Amino acid sequence: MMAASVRATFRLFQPLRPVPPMRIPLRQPTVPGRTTVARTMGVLPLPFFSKPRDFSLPNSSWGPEMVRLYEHYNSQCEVEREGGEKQKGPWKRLPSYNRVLKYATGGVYLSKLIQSKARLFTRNIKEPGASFEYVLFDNSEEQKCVGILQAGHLLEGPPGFVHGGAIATMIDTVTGAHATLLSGPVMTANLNINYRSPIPLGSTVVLESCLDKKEDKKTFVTCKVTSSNGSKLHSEATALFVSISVCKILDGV
Ligand SMILES: CCCCC/C=C\C/C=C\C/C=C\C/C=C\CCCC(=O)SCCNC(=O)CCNC(=O)[C@H](O)C(C)(C)COP(=O)(O)OP(=O)(O)OC[C@H]1O[C@@H](n2cnc3c(N)ncnc32)[C@H](O)[C@@H]1OP(=O)(O)O
Repeated sequence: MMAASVRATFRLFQPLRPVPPMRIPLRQPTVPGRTTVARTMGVLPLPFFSKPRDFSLPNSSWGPEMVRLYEHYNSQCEVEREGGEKQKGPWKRLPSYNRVLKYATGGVYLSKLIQSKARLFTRNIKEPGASFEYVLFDNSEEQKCVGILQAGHLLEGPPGFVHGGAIATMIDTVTGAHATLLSGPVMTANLNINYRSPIPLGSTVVLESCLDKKEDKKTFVTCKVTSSNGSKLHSEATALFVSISVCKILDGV
């Protein structure tokens, strides 16, 4: 029972795994005064198109740099061949939701209260633009994952700059999603960060996760956080993810 519930939960995290596909054109995002376009994303699993709202689409809080970078990668999610035929591009946008447990069926491992109140840490502030505004894109061919982050006013650490824990959270999010795509279910075993220059609050930065190596259960990735035009290095990190058997962990075996 418990294992079935976790399996159901985990399926929601697996945007690139072979579950029943469905081709759906995305809604046009409504960004007042802007001409942002979310293109047809190609094949994604059914759970992503049921009830949850996707928070990684443009909203009115996104500034010009956030929108520019989103459009840069989004335009490469689908490419047009000669003759006008569309096909999958090198990048894939990863949808993101603010809760997952709600959509898990059955299970006794968490109380109903916790199941109903659980929220993804990076998506739990309702006000658009106040905390983490981000979108992830994956390039499986290049074994790279990119996160574009606009850091809101609730992420302050030193006056006027982003809190180091918030930066670590985003590095963990981008590298964790990347490792999951590369290796299936994983947990962060080690995260090592060098903070090189502070990130101004409200600015947009790019996080680039690259596969370093895979060894049995271990997936090693590196991550760089740079300013939106790439001219300034803010942080660099290495991370180790260890593959887990979700059922084994929750069954306490
Ligand atoms: C309910 C589970 C759900 C899991 C969901 C996971 C991911 C989320 C899904 C989708 C992703 C989407 C978005 C991503 C967003 C955020 C990502 C956040 C991820 C996290 O925020 S996650 C929370 C923080 N994370 C923990 O809370 C981990 C606590 N920890 C443990 O749960 C265990 O510690 C574990 C599982 C890590 C390993 O345990 P284990 O028993 O499976 O493996 P074992 O110990 O045998 O190690 C095997 C080999 O790794 C080497 N090794 C192990 N640890 C090492 C270390 N620290 N440094 C260097 N090497 C290490 C050993 O030396 C050995 O190496 P060798 O084989 O060469 O001997």
